Amino acid sequence: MAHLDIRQLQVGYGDKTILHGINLQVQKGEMIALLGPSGCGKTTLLNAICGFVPTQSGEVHIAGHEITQLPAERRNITMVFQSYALWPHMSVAQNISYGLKVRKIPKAQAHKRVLDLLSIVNLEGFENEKVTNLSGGQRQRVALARALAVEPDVLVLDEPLSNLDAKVRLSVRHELKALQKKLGFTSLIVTHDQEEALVMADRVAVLNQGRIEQLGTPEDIYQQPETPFVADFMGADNCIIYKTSEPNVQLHLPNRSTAQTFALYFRSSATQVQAFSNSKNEAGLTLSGLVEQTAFLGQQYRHTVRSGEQVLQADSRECWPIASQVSLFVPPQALHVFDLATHETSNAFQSNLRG
Ligand SMILES: Nc1ncnc2c1ncn2[C@@H]1O[C@H](COP(=O)(O)OP(=O)(O)OP(=O)(O)O)[C@@H](O)[C@H]1O
Repeated sequence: MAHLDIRQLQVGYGDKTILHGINLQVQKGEMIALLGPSGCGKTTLLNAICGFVPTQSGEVHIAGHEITQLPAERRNITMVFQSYALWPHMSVAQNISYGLKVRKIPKAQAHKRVLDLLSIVNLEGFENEKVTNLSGGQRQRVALARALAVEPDVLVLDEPLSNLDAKVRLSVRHELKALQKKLGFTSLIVTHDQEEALVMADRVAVLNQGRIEQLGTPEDIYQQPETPFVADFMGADNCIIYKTSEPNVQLHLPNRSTAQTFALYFRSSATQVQAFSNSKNEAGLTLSGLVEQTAFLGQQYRHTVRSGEQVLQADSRECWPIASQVSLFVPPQALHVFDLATHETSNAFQSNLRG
């Protein structure tokens, strides 16, 4: 049985429905990341689970008990916000023990719990510090300790690392992941950062316009996107519509379907730039084109290549000069192929192609 079980959840504001029949089962100790473009309903889903917005229909269960109609304060769910939401006039210890005080936990017991949590989040000795004296990373660790203090059934994190600078963000995300594995809390995390979702989550749910478009392990979502939307959202930013009659495009795929028109999605990092040649590659996609622009990215150069009507991006360690004629090659395992005639999701189709 799932620890957090969301069934056919429909949520909206006024007459407008934002979430359309969300089904999501989160196992105990699992972390699920919600990914999706701005406005797709990620925060609304967290708010609905917490009881901050009413549901139009559907059910939420935790450990077998239905909580759909329970007020927020009677749900044992805590939220960590992007803005930390700490009390600025309180010390670190007062912030962490706030929820324990509300629950009338004896002082000595609460104090011990605060010290334990400070040790867990690597802030020993900070109990009397004012939170306004702490760095962003330290404040977020206090916010996490405060959320964990009440031993929530589910922890929800809404963009918890967004306010941190890039370097601190990397270290805090590893700390958070390690903590989640060690303490085994069940959590849902919203992030804009795909890499963050892939690194931290056990499974990732990609949302599009209030629906879960794909739910899977980070590897599944990245390597086997089931829809063009997921492929594009997960960074396969090159898309070409391929027709069998295309003159400057060759597509050779094992176990190819009979479809005549495909949408092909692929990453610029998986696209090899080669000297122009008419020879046929064994398998994969080959296009010819003209380099229109180059940009230095540090490890490699990104090339903007025009091939007929299509403009594609391809990365290479070598910088190919502007106006050079090149061949672009994408191996079959790096292609996400969608049959436009049948709108067949690519999963079965791709595994078929990949033999
Ligand atoms: N309180 C509200 N009243 C009315 N509409 C709202 C309210 N909160 C959010 N919405 C609308 O609901 C939709 C989903 O918003 P939500 O904040 O859940 O998206 P999100 O995926 O979290 O976006 P972002 O990544 O930008 O935070 C948006 O169209 C938004 O305008």
